[in-house]
Amino acid sequence: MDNTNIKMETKNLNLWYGDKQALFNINLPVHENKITALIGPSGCGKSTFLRCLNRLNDLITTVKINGDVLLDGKNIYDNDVDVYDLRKRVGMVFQKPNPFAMSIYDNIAFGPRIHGIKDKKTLDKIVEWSLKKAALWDEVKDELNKNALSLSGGQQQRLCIARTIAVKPDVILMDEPTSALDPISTLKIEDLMAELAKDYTIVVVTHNMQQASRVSDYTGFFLMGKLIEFNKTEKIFLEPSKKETEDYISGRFG
Ligand SMILES: Nc1ncnc2c1ncn2[C@@H]1O[C@H](COP(=O)(O)OP(=O)(O)OP(=O)(O)O)[C@@H](O)[C@H]1O
Repeated sequence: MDNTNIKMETKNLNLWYGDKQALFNINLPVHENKITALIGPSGCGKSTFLRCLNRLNDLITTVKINGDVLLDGKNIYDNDVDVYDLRKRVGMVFQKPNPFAMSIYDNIAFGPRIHGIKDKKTLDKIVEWSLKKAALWDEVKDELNKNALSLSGGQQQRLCIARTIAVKPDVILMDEPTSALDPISTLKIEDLMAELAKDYTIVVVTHNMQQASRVSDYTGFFLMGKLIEFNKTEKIFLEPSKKETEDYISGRFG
């Protein structure tokens, strides 16, 4: 498709919730330092798929998975994979901003502290670097001790992005990161995603097709647990090869 490296890849990935199959044989490449958007109608399995990429579905006892999810060529479902380490490498930003009820500073320092960094100067540097990367530093630098819950929704989401990048992941998963935000905060997050893609690989679930076409390099279209089509974003939006994709992007259903 192009010469970029494949950072993650699923191979024949199937997932069941109890008896109900939610993902069917998904083969999807995630290109390094690119933004991959996952689109499709409600309930088609986008979030389920996203959660497979850092094993968040492990927390649901009824879930059964088969197939491979490769990160740098290694199956993350292998027995020898340390899930904490995996989630440090593949971070997640959720739909609703979910800062911890603690200071802005402590939110960002939380992950690095868990991973053993105690030195105050080092933590200070990480906090500043992460907030700058998340385009929030200028707004909060004088009130790092303020409770994070007092920030606006858009600021909270940028804080969550800062918290995710503070542990220096390779991949950032985003599950409808702007759906709870106003249009201005949404555009700020979209700009930020484009900026972050220079250093990180991003996979974003979105209901918003304008967003997918604005921000992403690649798009996967899901329908009823199947990946109907995957391609460069402009191809999906301008010349989809499947009728279902065309119907969806032209607003005929979903
Ligand atoms: N914890 C769960 N237990 C049982 N079934 C689930 C669970 N989570 C999701 N499902 C089912 O799996 C299917 C896919 O859901 P999923 O949330 O992945 O879809 P989605 O495309 O992300 O939807 P939306 O856009 O509405 O968030 C749906 O039929 C849903 O009901």
